[in-house]
Amino acid sequence: QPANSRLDDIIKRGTLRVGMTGDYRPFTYLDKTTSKFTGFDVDMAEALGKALGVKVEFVQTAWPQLMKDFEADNFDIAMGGVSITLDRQKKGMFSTPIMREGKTPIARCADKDKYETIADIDKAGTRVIVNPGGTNERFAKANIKNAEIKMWNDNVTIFDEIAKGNADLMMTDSSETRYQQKQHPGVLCAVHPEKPFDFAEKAYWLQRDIALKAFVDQWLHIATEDGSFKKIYAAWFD
Ligand SMILES: O=C(O)C(=O)Cc1ccccc1
Repeated sequence: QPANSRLDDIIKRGTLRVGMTGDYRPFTYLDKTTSKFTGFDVDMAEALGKALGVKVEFVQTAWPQLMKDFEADNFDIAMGGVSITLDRQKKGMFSTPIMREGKTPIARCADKDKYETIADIDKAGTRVIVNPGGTNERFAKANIKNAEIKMWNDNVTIFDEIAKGNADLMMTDSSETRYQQKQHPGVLCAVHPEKPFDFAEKAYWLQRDIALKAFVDQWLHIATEDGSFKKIYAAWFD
């Protein structure tokens, strides 16, 4: 282990800096009035801080700025529903995966059967709404040639746009379609979330440091085996 590992720095500093967007329920949500983050990955970050014996400082970022903020070393680790991508892997390291995901549609329940396949979706006249900066934008740009792509910057209100009829559907990670279906009962429906169009995994994205990665992986392994991961998961996803 190198003498100056970031793991040592974090412990010496007494603070773990966690980057998150605050716009991706139930992983991370920033309440603008109280300036407090809540969510699955907030609880996970607090548990990681406790395991390290340090305080957790949340640093707000946004999907379009995530890469720049990571490279600027504004945080030690990005949490909050971050997917593994090879572009991100080039700049840092990922923990072992915590969740298996993939893009699936969410649409108004009345239209649910119209959007089973990419071919069903990619038709002139269909309005696909997309939050920019992350894997949703990349997926939409790679797969949508004929349908209209509507960019919507706010991933918190984006689902209301579909509910109101200002867009027809969104393709996003299956865990989010399941969650938002519950937030809009009878209005928005997840389309085959068990059968996503692609494959992705959620993990924690950390600055390049083998000692920090080994710690996070070991902590995740113990949390999985002792049931504490399951408990936090159930509180936000079940
Ligand atoms: O780029 C990522 O890692 C994402 O997960 C992007 C994203 C953001 C908000 C909802 C779904 C996916």
